[in-house]
Amino acid sequence: VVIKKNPKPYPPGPRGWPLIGNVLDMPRIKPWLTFTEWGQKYGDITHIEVLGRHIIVLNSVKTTMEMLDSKSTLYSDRPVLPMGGELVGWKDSLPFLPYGDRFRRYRRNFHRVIGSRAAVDVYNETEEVETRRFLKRVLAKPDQLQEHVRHTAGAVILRISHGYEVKESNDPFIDLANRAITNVSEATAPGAFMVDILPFLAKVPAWFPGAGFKRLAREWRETLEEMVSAPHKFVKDQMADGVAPMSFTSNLMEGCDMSAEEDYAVKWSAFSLYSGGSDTTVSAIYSLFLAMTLFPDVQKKAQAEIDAVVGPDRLPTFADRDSLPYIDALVKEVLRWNVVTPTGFPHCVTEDDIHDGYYIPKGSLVIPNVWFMLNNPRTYANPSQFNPERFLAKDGKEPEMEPRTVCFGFGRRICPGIHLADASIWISTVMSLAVFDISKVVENGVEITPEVEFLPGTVSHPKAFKCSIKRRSATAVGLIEQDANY
Ligand code: HEM
Repeated sequence: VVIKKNPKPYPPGPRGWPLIGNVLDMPRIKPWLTFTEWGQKYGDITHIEVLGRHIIVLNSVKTTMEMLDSKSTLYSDRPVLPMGGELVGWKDSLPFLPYGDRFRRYRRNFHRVIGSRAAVDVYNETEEVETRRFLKRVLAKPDQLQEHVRHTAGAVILRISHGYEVKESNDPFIDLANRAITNVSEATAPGAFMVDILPFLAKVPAWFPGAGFKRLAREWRETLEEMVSAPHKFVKDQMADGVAPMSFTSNLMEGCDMSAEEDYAVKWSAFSLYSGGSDTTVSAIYSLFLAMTLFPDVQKKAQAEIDAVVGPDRLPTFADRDSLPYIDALVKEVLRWNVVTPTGFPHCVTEDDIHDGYYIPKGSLVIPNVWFMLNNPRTYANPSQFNPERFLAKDGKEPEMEPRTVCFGFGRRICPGIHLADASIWISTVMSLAVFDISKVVENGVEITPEVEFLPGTVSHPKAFKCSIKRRSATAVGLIEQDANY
């Protein structure tokens, strides 16, 4: 037996127990706060070991860039998830896809269709139309804000991914997608399934006592496969009839004689727009409403800018974007204040590495503590304060770090939907503030102040809150309802 000696020490970290390592140290509630404490105690790179798996937590922008970006050939894999990835099948969607040829093919697809601001401009009209529908829904039923945000995010993505226009309620694809997405968070929750800890259980036959997870996996797999295939077939049928509107899928299929592998890649890339883009965008837009409820002065400034630039007679459009610097700063502050992915998406290391004199073994999971990077008091003055002005140059003072440097991830895995996300959040912000006043609700004469609480999860959402949403004026209602086609 050859016992391999570590070439260098592991990075520092909390000391584990024999056999189980740091299993008890692994935080389950707001892990980003525990990771921040580790950073303060042990430095920018922390190491723990949980049941034989090495986990590296990064707490600075500099180190994260040096590892995940500059050494991206080593640091771009994803962990294998026996339940959610293998058995249910999520490993074929881009956020979970292992590094390799198929990964590069999907990324090329994304790059071609939504890889730049100019490419995404093609979908501006879709964004505007769908956001106007959002305003209408909010006006009609303001107390169902969260549902409207979710429905609209799904509608925007399905229009762009498949040229599919969703129904106002009970849409089959939205229902299917919501089921698939709910299943994935259950299937990938750490520690929820024994098979994730003991992967050999995947080989146990489904009838075996205790193998109920296999039946569950089969059921979830069917939902997922239907969600991936049904919209794809919808586009193919439309293309055959010559009536397919432009979309991510039709754009990639147009005039191509596709191999089975290419067809598969288009189908799963298109679905990856939904899996990567719906829940994340929902979290950001919902937290915009939370911020506006809590910080009326910011809201007033934003509205004053819109009123001065756009005026009362029309809704803002993407054409106004460059003339609205305060709104731009507000969107940045939303992305910083509610960190949508507080602990990023984990990257996996494909080869042994030595970094800053520390040994990073092959297979390690690397977790960037994005939350701390966006709340580090050395980078952001009073980080807990919601203050868009930190992003505007003033009196010779440089703006603070652009949150997009870190909030969309790193290296070859950086969010490929960044321009689309940006467009969706921007247009929702500017159109909503043009026509609505958002404030605290008053119940029995008492003003209710929502708690600022972000729930745990890879994608973190603000805890559900109440707010009052009222039209700003009669003209505003006219604008929302202006066009019968919308
Ligand atoms: C507020 C909105 C969004 C945020 C904060 C966000 C953030 C992220 C982050 C942090 C990652 C992981 C990057 C890494 O591994 O280092 C990611 C990956 C991804 N995002 Fe986004 N995202 C958003 C919106 C979108 C949208 C609108 C789409 C698609 C239309 C999208 C599609 C994806 C996909 C497919 C991946 C996986 C990429 C890969 O693994 O190679 N995201 N996103």
